Amino acid sequence: MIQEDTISAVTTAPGNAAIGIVRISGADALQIADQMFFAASGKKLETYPSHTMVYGFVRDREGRDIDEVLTVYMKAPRSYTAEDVIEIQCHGGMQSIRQILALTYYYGARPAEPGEFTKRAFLNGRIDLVQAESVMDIINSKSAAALKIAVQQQEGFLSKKLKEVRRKLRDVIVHLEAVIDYPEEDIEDVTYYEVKNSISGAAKEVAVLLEGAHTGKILKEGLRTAIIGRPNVGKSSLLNTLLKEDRALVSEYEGTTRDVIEEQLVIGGVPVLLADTAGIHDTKDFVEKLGVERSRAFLDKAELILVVLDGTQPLTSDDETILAAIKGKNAVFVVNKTDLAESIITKTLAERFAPENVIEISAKTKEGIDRLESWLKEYVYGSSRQSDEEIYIQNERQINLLRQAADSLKDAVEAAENRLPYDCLTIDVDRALTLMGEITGETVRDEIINEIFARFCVGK
Ligand SMILES: Nc1nc2c(c(=O)[nH]1)N(C=O)[C@@H](CNc1ccc(C(=O)N[C@@H](CCC(=O)O)C(=O)O)cc1)CN2
Ligand SMILES: Nc1nc2c(ncn2[C@@H]2O[C@H](COP(=O)(O)OP(=O)(O)OP(=O)(O)O)[C@@H](O)[C@H]2O)c(=O)[nH]1
Ligand SMILES: [Mg+2]
Repeated sequence: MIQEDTISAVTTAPGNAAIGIVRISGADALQIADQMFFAASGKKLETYPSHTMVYGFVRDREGRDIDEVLTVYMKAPRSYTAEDVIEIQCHGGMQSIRQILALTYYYGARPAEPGEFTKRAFLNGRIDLVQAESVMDIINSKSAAALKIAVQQQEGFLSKKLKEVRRKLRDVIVHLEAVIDYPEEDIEDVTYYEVKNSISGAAKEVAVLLEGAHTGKILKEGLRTAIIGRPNVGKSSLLNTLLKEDRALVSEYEGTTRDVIEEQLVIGGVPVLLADTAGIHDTKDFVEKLGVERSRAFLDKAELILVVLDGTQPLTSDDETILAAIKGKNAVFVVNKTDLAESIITKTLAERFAPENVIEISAKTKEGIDRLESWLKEYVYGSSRQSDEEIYIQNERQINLLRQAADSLKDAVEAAENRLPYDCLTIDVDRALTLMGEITGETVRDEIINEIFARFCVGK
């Protein structure tokens, strides 16, 4: 499906920079470049091997030099878009880039839409939709771990997995269709048994992918975490210790923190959106009360709560109020100030909650911070799943489709168990196949494709 027109765009960020790149893609790319780029050697671009950098000048319509550049010609189909691609690398000033871009338009290119280069790579079959979406994930990666996942997906790990599962499901359908056409009652038992096993196997692989999605989303977006506790237990001290800087005010007076302080940081490789909040307690002070309301709002919207408690003191009624408020939320109980005295509440907390979720620390001496880091890593990755082969889907669209596919497979397994007619099974399995095909783009509608690429940046 070769696209008709030739497109061009600036692929580098706007603003003054060392180098700027103008990219042209399409059947006319070479002819357009030939009219504006002149190699110092005097030779034409196409006389060089594909992917060679060629030194020369871009000249305007009157033959005046616009800029000294390096140009690369990447011959179809061995290029990013699988079309003829030209990249002109000029000096990174706005004038040079703009004039060169304008010249490409003059000689017949049209402005590329957002994501159109990658869209062409997809439409031309060089990459699938998962790989295309991962391009934006690479650009937007907030942590090394998120980048690693995105690159892994760019390289096709998830696509390969989905392909495998889809092949198995297609085999199931072929099998079912054969027995629908040539029913043999004496092998019915075998058929239901085999088909159920195959579908369950596929469902399990989908379930593993969905488990990884929780990790993937955290690594992509950051784990929304709130530090919650009554006044003076050391919440702000903990924030500062984790940040390794004196970000929040710390004092021996209760109610030091009045407003929520939000910071982004990476803890043990996990990107975290960390909020230090005002101490929650009963107060008459009007402003403090507002702060407490904010703390509660953050408690509600956080995925994870770090409940900070003072290990040198018995649990107070304020502590109890907080412990009640976090019911049903993911929480880790951080017993602080263990440098002062042995904690007198750890045992109680371990009995009331899971002992592995109670961690003794000293925000002051940093003792125990490593345990908090390990806890967090385990929360994000799960205890057994930190291998390099693990696939972590980070993309909301893909996760939604996969969830629906999982539901269909569950229906199919149930249908097999209940020995429903074969074509009921086929319908469920087929639906799962279509949904998974939408993830990779094999069965996706044009509107969805357009929507996806419209979120890209121009030049990508
Ligand atoms: N200058 C430049 N740098 C860049 C890009 C680019 O387009 N231009 N990329 C853009 O995002 C990324 C690299 N991604 C790329 C992916 C595929 C192909 C490509 O030409 N693939 C062909 C040929 C492979 C080969 O020679 O073996 C292919 O897959 O058929 C190029 C870049 C990052 N750096
Ligand atoms: N010895 C010791 N003191 C600590 C530790 N953590 C905090 N503190 C002290 O406890 C007091 C309160 O610390 P903050 O971090 O301001 O407490 P907070 O929970 O943010 O308090 P509010 O903002 O008022 O809710 C300060 O005097 C800190 O120096 C610790 O681990 N050991
Ligand atoms: Mg504070």
